[in-house]
Amino acid sequence: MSEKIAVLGAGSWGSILASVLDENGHDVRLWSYNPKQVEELNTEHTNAHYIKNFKFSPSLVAYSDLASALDGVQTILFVVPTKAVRSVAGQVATILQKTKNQPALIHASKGIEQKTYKRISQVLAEEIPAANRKSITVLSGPSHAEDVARHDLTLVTAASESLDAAKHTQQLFMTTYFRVYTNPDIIGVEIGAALKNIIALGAGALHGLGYGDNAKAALMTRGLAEISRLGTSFGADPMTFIGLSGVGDIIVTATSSNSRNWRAGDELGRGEALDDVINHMGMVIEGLATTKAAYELSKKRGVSMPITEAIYQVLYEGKDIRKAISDLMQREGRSEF
Ligand SMILES: NC(=O)C1=CN([C@@H]2O[C@H](COP(=O)(O)OP(=O)(O)OC[C@H]3O[C@@H](n4cnc5c(N)ncnc54)[C@H](OP(=O)(O)O)[C@@H]3O)[C@@H](O)[C@H]2O)C=CC1
Ligand SMILES: O=C(CO)COP(=O)(O)O
Repeated sequence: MSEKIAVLGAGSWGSILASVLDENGHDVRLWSYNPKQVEELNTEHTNAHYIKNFKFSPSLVAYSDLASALDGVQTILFVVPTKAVRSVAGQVATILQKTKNQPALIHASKGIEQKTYKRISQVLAEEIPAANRKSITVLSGPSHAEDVARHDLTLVTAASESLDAAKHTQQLFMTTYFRVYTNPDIIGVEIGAALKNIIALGAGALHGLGYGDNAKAALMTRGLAEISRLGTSFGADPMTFIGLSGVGDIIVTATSSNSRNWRAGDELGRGEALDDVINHMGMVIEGLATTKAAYELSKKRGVSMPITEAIYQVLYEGKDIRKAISDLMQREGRSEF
C-alpha cells in the first residue's frame, strides 16, 4: 500500500533510497538542510555532488522545511550521518509532539554515537518518545548507492525488535532489484553495519600500501571475528555476523572503490594526510569516528579488538601504518577460535 514517507538526509544514500521508495509508488518527501541542494533536486532533478549521472523522477519532491516534509507522514526514514542523528531526531520530536502524528521510524545510517557509544536506534528512541512514534527499524546491508542507482541487484536486511515493523519496512522497499530480508537482531545488525567501516578503512590502506589478496582476506576475516566478539558481548546473535549486515557488508565495502571508507584508507596507505583525505572526500567517512568509538568501547568492555586498536593508533596517535601492521603480525601465536 502506498504511504506518505519523509526521508531525512539527501546525501548519496538518502536520495537513492528516496528514489527507490518513489519508484515503488510512495509519496516521498526528501528533506535536506541545504536549500541549494533542495532547489537543485526540485528543478534539475539531480543531486550531482553526492550521486553522479543520475536523474531523479520529478515526482520526488525535496523540502528544506522539516515540518512541511513531516506533515502527515506515516513513516520517517533517517539517513543523515551518525553525528547528526541526535540533533535531527530532536527537531523531529518537537514537531511530532505538536502534530500528534505517530509515524514508524526507519534508519539507514551506519555508526555509533561518540562518547555515549549508543547505536542509532537507541539514539532515536531516546530523542523521540514512544508516545510520538511507532517502532524503530534499521535497514542495512551491502548496498552502495551507486549500484542501487543503476538498479544493480541489491539484498539488504530490515531489523527490528518488532517483526511487524521489520515486515512493514520490507514491504515499503522491495522491488525487482532491491530485495529485503527481515531479522529480529537489531543489536547485531547495527553493530555489524557500523564496524564494517573500520575494516573497509584497513582494507583500503592495505591496497594503498601494495599488499595483495591474502592480506585483504585475512583482514576481513579477522576483522569480522572481532566485530562479532564485540557484538555478542552486547547480546547480538552470532549468526547475524555471517549475514548481509555482517560479512555481506564487509565484502562490499572492503573490496570496492565505491566505498568512501575504502577510498579514504587507500589514500592514507598511499601516504596522504588524514585532513587532506577528509577535505577532498566531501562526503561522510563514517569509519573514522566509528574507529574511535569502537576502540574506546572495546577497552571499556574488555573485548580484544587488535585490528580496531591498530587502526585507532594510526588515525589518532600518529602511528606509522607499516609499524602497526608489523606489530599485528607479531602478536603472540594463538588459536583461531
Ligand atoms: N552511500 C552509501 O552507499 C551508503 C551510506 N550509508 C550510510 O548512510 C548514512 C548517510 O550516508 P550518505 O548519504 O552516504 O552520506 P553523504 O555524505 O553522501 O550525505 C550526507 C548528507 O547528510 C547531510 N547532513 C550532514 N549533517 C547534517 C545535519 N546536521 N543535518 C542534516 N543533514 C546533514 C549532508 O549535508 P552536507 O554534505 O551539506 O553537510 C549530506 O546531504 C551514513 O551513515 C552512511 O554510512 C549506508 C549504506 C550505503
Ligand atoms: O555502507 C556502505 C555500503 O554498504 C557504503 O559505504 P561507504 O560509506 O564506505 O561508502
